[in-house]
Amino acid sequence: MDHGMTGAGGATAEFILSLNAGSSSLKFSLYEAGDEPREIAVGQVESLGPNARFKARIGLEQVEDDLGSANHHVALRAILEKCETVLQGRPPACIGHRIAHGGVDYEAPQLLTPEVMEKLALLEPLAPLHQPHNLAAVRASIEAFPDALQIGCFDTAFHRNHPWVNDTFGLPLKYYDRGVRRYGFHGLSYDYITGTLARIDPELASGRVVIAHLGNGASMCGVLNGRSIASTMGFSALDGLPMGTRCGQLDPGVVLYLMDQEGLSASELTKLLYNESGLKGLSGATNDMRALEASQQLEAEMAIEYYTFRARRELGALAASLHGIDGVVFCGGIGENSAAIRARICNGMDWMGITLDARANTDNEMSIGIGRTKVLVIPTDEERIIARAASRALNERAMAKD
Ligand SMILES: Nc1ncnc2c1ncn2[C@@H]1O[C@H](COP(=O)(O)OP(=O)(O)O)[C@@H](O)[C@H]1O
Ligand SMILES: CC(=O)OP(=O)(O)O
Ligand SMILES: [Mg+2]
Repeated sequence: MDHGMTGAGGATAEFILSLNAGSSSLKFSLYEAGDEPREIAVGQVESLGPNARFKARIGLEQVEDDLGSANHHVALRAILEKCETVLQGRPPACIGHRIAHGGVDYEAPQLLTPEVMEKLALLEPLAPLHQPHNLAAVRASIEAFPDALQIGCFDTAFHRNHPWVNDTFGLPLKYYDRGVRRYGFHGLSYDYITGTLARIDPELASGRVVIAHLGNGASMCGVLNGRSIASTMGFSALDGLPMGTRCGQLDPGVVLYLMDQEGLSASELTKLLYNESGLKGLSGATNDMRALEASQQLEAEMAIEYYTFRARRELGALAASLHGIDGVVFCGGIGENSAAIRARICNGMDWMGITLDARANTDNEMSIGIGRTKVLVIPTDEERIIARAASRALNERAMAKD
């Protein structure tokens, strides 16, 4: 069968597998290694939970499958099985993993040694919807492919050098020194978007841009000349925008009240804030934006109204952090696909130069703004950022052997 693997590397090319465990999905891409890795399969297991679905393009084939009940572990097994048609017994030389939290230590991709894994496990409480799954995927990959390089790429790395005022909370300084900081997440996505922007619109890339990564998890990042200045996400992936099941910005007094007056324990609060809030909590129904948009329920409309209101508010705040704004980029599952949400976020923002071309927006075109502030929709590709790091790691290993 022709799987479209006719690249320069041919049958002897090394494979790279990128794994991106999100809160509602396990995304993957398979590449032939190279300066610019060549994608040969891409897909995801989406809607993890009781009704998970496998959707991928593997070589030239479109593959879809209902998996029934699937967690991240089951999803990884399904991905490896389905990719066997192109791997044909040749294991990937490198598996690159998205790791949500790299803490204060990791600004660059890391070889996932047992020591590094130990440090990353300590950060699990800071990203409970991601880090345990990210690390589980690493362990499962080591088991499946013991000879492959395993490297981790961190969501937090892109933000590591943002200004101190955006790195801190108004707490006694000793907590900052102990790592209680605003880290920011979705860095692989922001890295990909700023890189793409530098290629397609260098002038805008050197200016003041707010990138809105709106997926099941959601954040916005203020970027100046390609570098993170401020992020709506902080210490954990809870802060900022309301998300599929996460609350977003919350007065810490609410947490104290729920503990003191309603007797909620730390684990009950964790469940409430990470799993039962956001779009799901407000609508009382679902975290799936598609379902909310199709719903006739008042609560679904209220959830969308809160979501778009908070996004507009953060857009204004980030523009202030950047001392102005030259462009907005939408990405992530909602940002890339929902014209209605983009329109509602941008509604009334003409004063900031943000005016949408309704037709271009509805048609999901790349450039959808007609005001002085450019508005773009760019499909993000966190897996490619991981694959580039994996390719570099393979090159370094090859050079070390020479
Ligand atoms: N056509 C669409 N319209 C509205 N929302 C969409 C559409 N396609 C996907 N989404 C939403 O995108 C979200 C998932 O985004 P994604 O970036 O894939 O998530 P994750 O955070 O798991 O990586 C879900 O809320 C889903 O409902
Ligand atoms: C950090 C985060 O929220 O990631 P995701 O959007 O993939 O859930
Ligand atoms: Mg994601």
